[in-house]
Amino acid sequence: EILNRRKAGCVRLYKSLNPQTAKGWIPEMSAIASSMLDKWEVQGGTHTEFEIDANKEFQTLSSDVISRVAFGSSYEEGKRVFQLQEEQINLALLAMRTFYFPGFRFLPTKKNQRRHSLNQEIRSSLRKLIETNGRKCEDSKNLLGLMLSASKTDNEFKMGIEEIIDECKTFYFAGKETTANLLTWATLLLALHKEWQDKARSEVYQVCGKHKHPNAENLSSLKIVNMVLKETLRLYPPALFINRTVTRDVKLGKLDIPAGTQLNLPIIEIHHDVDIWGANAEEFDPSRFADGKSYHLGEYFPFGIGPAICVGQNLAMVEAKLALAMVLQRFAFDVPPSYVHAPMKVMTLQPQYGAQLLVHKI
Ligand code: HEM
Repeated sequence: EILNRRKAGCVRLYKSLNPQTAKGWIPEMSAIASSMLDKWEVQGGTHTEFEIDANKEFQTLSSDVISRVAFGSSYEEGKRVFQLQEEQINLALLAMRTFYFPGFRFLPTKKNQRRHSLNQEIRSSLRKLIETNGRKCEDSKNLLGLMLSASKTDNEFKMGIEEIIDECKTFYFAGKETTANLLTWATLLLALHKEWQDKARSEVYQVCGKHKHPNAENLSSLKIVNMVLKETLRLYPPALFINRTVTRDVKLGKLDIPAGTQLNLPIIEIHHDVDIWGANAEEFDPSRFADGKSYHLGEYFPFGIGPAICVGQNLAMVEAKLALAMVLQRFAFDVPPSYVHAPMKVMTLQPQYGAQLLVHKI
């Protein structure tokens, strides 16, 4: 029952998070991106070129975007939730790297107690945030508003406050890390492949000019920027794999899979498979996505497949396209000598030693 309610809730959110709604958030997103770029300029001062850690910058950007468009709040208000979730992730990663003893997680060890208190604190921070912003969100089209309106319906899919808190936790977690990683790897790839950086910048100048921000009307004309993002999602998919539990015995091709089997769909391995992508599967080549070319869902699925497909994919793509176009308009970037290319498979695909970029104001 819970799963059905959740699925119905997600389908509703997915429908309301269509490209049109995501485009409606462009003015807020471009204000956030613009203030990030203003800070880069201040940081650079009188220097012609200077270093930034792209991953850190884009984490702040995507946190701010998710706070504003999902909850109508500011990054500062949601900051505590992000900090607590980061600690939670670190504890989860630690647990993944140690032996698993059934039942151990119920023992009152220091770490288990901290896990419990983190969960409580996140829930209470979100409860407060919902109380503060809920009223002003009720009539708006942001995610909190949509969920609050679902809490008022009288049908079987009515959402309770605890369920809304659960969804908010997912949005905070799913909305920040993934989009930041996409932008990080996209800028690094463009720094390594200057010919694509030049092509993408020329397109942005042609479509938007040198000073005007992209808008809802011209964003879809940024074809090269889109191709770059799609190829980045192929080579460096932020979500490395998805898991499914088989609920009934099924025959899949030649395989008989019994109910209860855990399936792991390794997105990253499939995206690098030479049988699908050819001998140059490891190479960055955005032209694979030229002229709107699409691939079979079993070959390319950075946002997952099926009923649990990413609810935020339109939001993520609009945000990434907008931010990348705005960066290209104002800055050129190179890879500095201090950069070490070390993609690390953690929960998402992260740059182990940071993602330093040498940026030059244009
Ligand atoms: C580049 C950015 C993103 C990537 C690559 C990505 C990837 C994914 C993937 C692969 C899944 C499927 C998980 C599964 O099938 O088990 C997923 C689910 C989900 N994503 Fe994203 N995501 C991104 C951005 C976002 C954003 C910005 C949001 C928030 C608005 C979001 C919210 C969600 C939610 C709520 C689900 C769970 C859907 C459900 O359980 O039905 N994602 N995402």
